[in-house]
Amino acid sequence: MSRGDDHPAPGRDGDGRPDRGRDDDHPAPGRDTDAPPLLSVRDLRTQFPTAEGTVRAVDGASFDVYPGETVCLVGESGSGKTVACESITRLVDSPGEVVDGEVRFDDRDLLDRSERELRAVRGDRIAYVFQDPHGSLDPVYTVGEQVAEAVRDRNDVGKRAARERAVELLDRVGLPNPASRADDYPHQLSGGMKQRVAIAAALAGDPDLLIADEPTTALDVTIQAEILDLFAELGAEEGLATLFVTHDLGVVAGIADRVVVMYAGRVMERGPVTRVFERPAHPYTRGLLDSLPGRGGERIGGEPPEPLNQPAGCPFHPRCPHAVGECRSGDGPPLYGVDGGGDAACVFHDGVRDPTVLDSDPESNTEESDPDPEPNSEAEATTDGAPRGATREPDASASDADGGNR
Ligand SMILES: Nc1ncnc2c1ncn2[C@@H]1O[C@H](COP(=O)(O)OP(=O)(O)OP(=O)(O)O)[C@@H](O)[C@H]1O
Ligand code: NI
Repeated sequence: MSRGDDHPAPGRDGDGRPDRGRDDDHPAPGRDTDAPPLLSVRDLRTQFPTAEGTVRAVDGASFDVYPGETVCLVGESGSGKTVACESITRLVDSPGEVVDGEVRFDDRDLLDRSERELRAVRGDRIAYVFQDPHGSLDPVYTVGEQVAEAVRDRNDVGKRAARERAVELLDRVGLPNPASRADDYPHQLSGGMKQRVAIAAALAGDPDLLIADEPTTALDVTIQAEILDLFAELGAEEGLATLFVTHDLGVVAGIADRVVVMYAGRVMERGPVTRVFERPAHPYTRGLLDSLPGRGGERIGGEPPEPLNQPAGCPFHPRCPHAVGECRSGDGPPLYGVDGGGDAACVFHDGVRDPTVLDSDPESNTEESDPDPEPNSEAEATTDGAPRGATREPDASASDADGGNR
């Protein structure tokens, strides 16, 4: 454990620069650029005390979601995506606790709200859809009853009106023959249909923000694509903002307006999806993109750090082929603005160093853990991150987004 628990990590992740009240990203195309963010997460820290020490599951993350946009939270397993989502409405399992930060929603800090107030926000303004549709439905009630129940929880309506609204919602999410299917029990429906029902229940309170945590991961590949289409449709037609968790960058290419890349509880990079795919500014993002099928690259070598044994400096440095001395100490780099929108927590972000260093500087590659000993070779340029400024092909992965990458 090289990072002590009392380590305040000042200046990281937006703290160290003037707070402009937004996460510095350029707006997604078509978004109302004047609208304030719907959700604004600032320097969020969520920890789990354990017998062995404190797990810093989310360690100073900041990001925004604007009205009507889809923001994808990506990163390898254990990077803190789920805990970050749960922290937004303080759903984190005990003994986990949000220890610091701000979660502004409608310009009020949700972290200051009472549990009772939060319950009203949850489901009503902010709804969740989880990975396992089966777990979110009760086996002993029909799906119509469950969606109607969600409607009644959040609206002052009678039973009959709730049932009618439930059937409308089931229709809205693409359940075939919703009026008769409403009388089915969950076990009578396929996984994809159950996920549609869970989404219908989430829509019952007419939320402004949907938080979807790997909502397609448990589904068959073809069904995943259908559910992703449904999310895209809900965003476009209902103006619903979505915070969408996935570790599948193919999915991101298909649905995101903006991307937030997490690693070891921190934000490594944020930005508009096209910029991030075309010119990833963080070696971690680049590694994730290169490991997409069809990119010809390889999986990032090594493993994410142990939760209780985070390295000093940039948490990615032990796996980073470009790490230099300053990456290995201190609190890790703050987020630096990147041309084309967004920012990256890397000393080699655009503009600070010669960007070609990422692909050609042999001095940056002297560490013994370097997985690519030939930094200047031609092969390096194609397998270890495209040269800076080279155009990547988000479309290639977008077409894979419908399930080819799982
Ligand atoms: N109840 C808990 N007690 C201790 N540590 C926990 C607990 N829940 C989560 N963590 C830790 O918090 C960190 C973040 O976990 P989280 O589930 O948010 O990751 P994730 O990015 O959602 O991963 P995945 O892609 O596997 O869902 C991990 O190191 C995990 O071990
Ligand atoms: Ni998760």
